[in-house]
Amino acid sequence: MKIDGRHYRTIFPDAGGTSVQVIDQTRLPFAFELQRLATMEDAARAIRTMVVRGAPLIGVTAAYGLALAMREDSSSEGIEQAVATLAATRPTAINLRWALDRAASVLRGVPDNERAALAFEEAARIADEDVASCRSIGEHGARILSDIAVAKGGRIDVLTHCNAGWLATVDWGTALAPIYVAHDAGVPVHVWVDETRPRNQGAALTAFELNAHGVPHTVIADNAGGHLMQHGQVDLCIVGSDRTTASGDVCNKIGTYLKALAAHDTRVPFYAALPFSTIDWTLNDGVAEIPIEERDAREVTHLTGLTEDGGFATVQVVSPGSPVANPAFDVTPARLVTGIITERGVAQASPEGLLGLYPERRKPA
Ligand SMILES: CSC[C@H]1O[C@H](OP(=O)(O)O)[C@H](O)[C@@H]1O
Repeated sequence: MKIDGRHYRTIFPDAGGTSVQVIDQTRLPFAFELQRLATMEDAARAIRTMVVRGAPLIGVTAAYGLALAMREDSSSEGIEQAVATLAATRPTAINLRWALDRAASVLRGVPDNERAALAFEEAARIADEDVASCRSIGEHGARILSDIAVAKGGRIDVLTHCNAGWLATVDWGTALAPIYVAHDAGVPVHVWVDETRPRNQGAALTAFELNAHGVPHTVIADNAGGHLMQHGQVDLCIVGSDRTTASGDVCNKIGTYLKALAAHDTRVPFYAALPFSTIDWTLNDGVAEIPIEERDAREVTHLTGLTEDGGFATVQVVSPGSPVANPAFDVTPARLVTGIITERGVAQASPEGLLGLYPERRKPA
């Protein structure tokens, strides 16, 4: 999407095609900085430290990380070592493993000296497919928003959690893609933006995106969403996903489950938007089976922001010495999900609903 009128993707190869540039999302919204990834370790570090984040984007970054690794060691051992290192960076988003498996499968059957170029080509294909998938999610989801706005006879108020915008993908986003498409088509849309503690991806990244695109929005404390739903101020919720099971359970940023509970209690439709690469067809019970990343306590105990004089500062916000837990995701059971918006259309959050969109995944009788 655009920043100061200039179009960007979140990740793109350098002119020489031997390294990649990413937007450093740890510096947003107060500074726009690009970071060059020249080695596999650069890519792994960028994922670990959330310079890049968001399920589809970390998958594409991992694919480019494998390509960078092939420039260093294109042996079969080099492939396996790079896959193992990159796969270990973050455990929850299935896109990471999906992209690595796809890219590695292309490399194993070719001569070593062809692997680097082929790996860069495959990473670029995955990136381009992500853009097309997210654009399509936007089209399918925008119809839902438009129908609600017409039925309501006015502005539609959408609540979203964390950042599932173009910064979480290569372009367009997942949960925000329908909002961009509807807004650009003239549908009156307003977005309630959950700040999303502890890393504030909503307050920092979703707000940054919506500001840049001119979409009306209001940043709220995470705990305000249920109250707004009780008072009829939310017409629907749309969130992203880091891993969705074959049964329609949706794993997403911590706090999503609580929003889904409030939406269920107040009869507010609750949608998850995600591309095919986020569906884990091997799992059915998301609560029991999806690995939940536990991140550093410092993400909870400290906050980094802009000082009054325009500098960056980090402050402690938790009583010194108190133990901290920091699970980064939770799982919303399919029974709380109204529908799943994909690049192929909108499905019920159920095995049959998803198989209806992806019949090739149906197991032979
Ligand atoms: C389109 S996937 C976005 C998804 O990823 C975020 O997690 P993180 O910022 O930790 O990578 C969050 O769960 C978003 O919904």
